[in-house]
Amino acid sequence: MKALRVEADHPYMVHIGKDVFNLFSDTYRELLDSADRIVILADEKVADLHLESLLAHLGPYKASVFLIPSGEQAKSVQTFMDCHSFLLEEGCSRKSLLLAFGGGATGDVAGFVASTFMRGIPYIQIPTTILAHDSAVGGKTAINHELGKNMIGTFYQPAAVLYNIQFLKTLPPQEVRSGMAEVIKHAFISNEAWLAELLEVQSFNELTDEDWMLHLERGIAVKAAIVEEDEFEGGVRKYLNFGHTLAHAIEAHLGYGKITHGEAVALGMAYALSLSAHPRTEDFLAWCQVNGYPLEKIQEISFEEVVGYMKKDKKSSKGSLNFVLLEKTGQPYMKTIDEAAAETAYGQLREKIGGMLE
Ligand SMILES: NC(=O)c1ccc[n+]([C@@H]2O[C@H](COP(=O)([O-])OP(=O)(O)OC[C@H]3O[C@@H](n4cnc5c(N)ncnc54)[C@H](O)[C@@H]3O)[C@@H](O)[C@H]2O)c1
Ligand SMILES: O=C(O)C(=O)C[C@@H](O)[C@H](O)[C@H](O)COP(=O)(O)O
Ligand SMILES: [Zn+2]
Repeated sequence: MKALRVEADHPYMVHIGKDVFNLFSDTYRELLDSADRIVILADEKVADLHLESLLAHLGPYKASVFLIPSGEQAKSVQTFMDCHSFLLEEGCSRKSLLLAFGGGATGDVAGFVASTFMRGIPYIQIPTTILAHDSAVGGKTAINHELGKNMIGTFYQPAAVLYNIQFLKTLPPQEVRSGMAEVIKHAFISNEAWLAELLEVQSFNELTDEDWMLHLERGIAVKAAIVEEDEFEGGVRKYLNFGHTLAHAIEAHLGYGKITHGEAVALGMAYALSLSAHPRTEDFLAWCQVNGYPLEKIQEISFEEVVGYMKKDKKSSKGSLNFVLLEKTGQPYMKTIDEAAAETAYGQLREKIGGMLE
């Protein structure tokens, strides 16, 4: 088992490995003992697959379980309110503890519920996806609004992250691909040697357990270091949004859950790399193609369909178009791009992708 401490306003540990649940009766015994109620907010699909195992590891601790819709559909006002209703009906108090059991969507809504229930109760992130190496760390919680992704939320750090990599074995290929996009994002903003290694990967099936462990640890380390420096996103934390200005616009335009977050981020990174005139742009596009990212979406979606959402991005002010670009790998910076230039670059990317897909 590996562990990493996140020195946020409220410090906590991220534990990664196959045996992290042993910590319930060890490191986290006091936290669980002191809770008057323990509630698991679980993605319904994840519960089908893995709830039994989680409950078995909780041993003597009795937990009530509330199932929430699988994936992105959970990031809604309805689910948020349903969770609050459940907590109230269960007689939860400020001394209750939440466990967020699922991928990033579950973690985001459960974290938001934890941060708002009676103005804040502790929660443990128990992530079950590759992508959640990103989402479970750093304390961004959110639900979506029709007009924009993650528009309603808080910064609220978990009490701990227990990342049991055994659960990753049941992920479908599309979710592996989605998660890998945030892994390569962490490489782009931090380290050329790691990026080169990842760009060599022609199929995610070729990665061993040891490879996954290494990449996930590296990703978490990049994220944790940035969060420690700028927890509330006044500056450098924006770099974790590499690829996200367009990604979030695509997700909102298509309808939440129609494309996975990571696949949208891959398209957004391709655009940001083009805007950066980054020497890895072609390599990245080829990597996306060989690994099955939906590049054709760039062909299908016009600039007009996404520009309004991009102007409402959280990095934006007064309707500006703001992107995280790369001076070079490992050197991100923020740039405001004029609308005409953004449209031209989008057109050029479409042409390039059109040529590749012919
Ligand atoms: N808070 C943050 O810092 C942050 C960072 C990155 C992404 N996010 C958010 O995370 C969300 C995406 O999260 P995600 O990619 O983990 O997807 P997800 O939570 O939407 O889950 C995707 C699908 O995988 C299924 N699933 C989850 N774990 C599984 C497992 N072990 N085996 C089989 N199926 C499993 C789910 O039921 C769902 O159908 C987006 O809403 C994104 O905005 C947040
Ligand atoms: O933790 C961060 O900061 C990130 O930007 C990580 C992103 O991968 C993640 O998708 C995040 O939820 C985006 O945040 P938002 O503020 O752009 O909604
Ligand atoms: Zn993301």
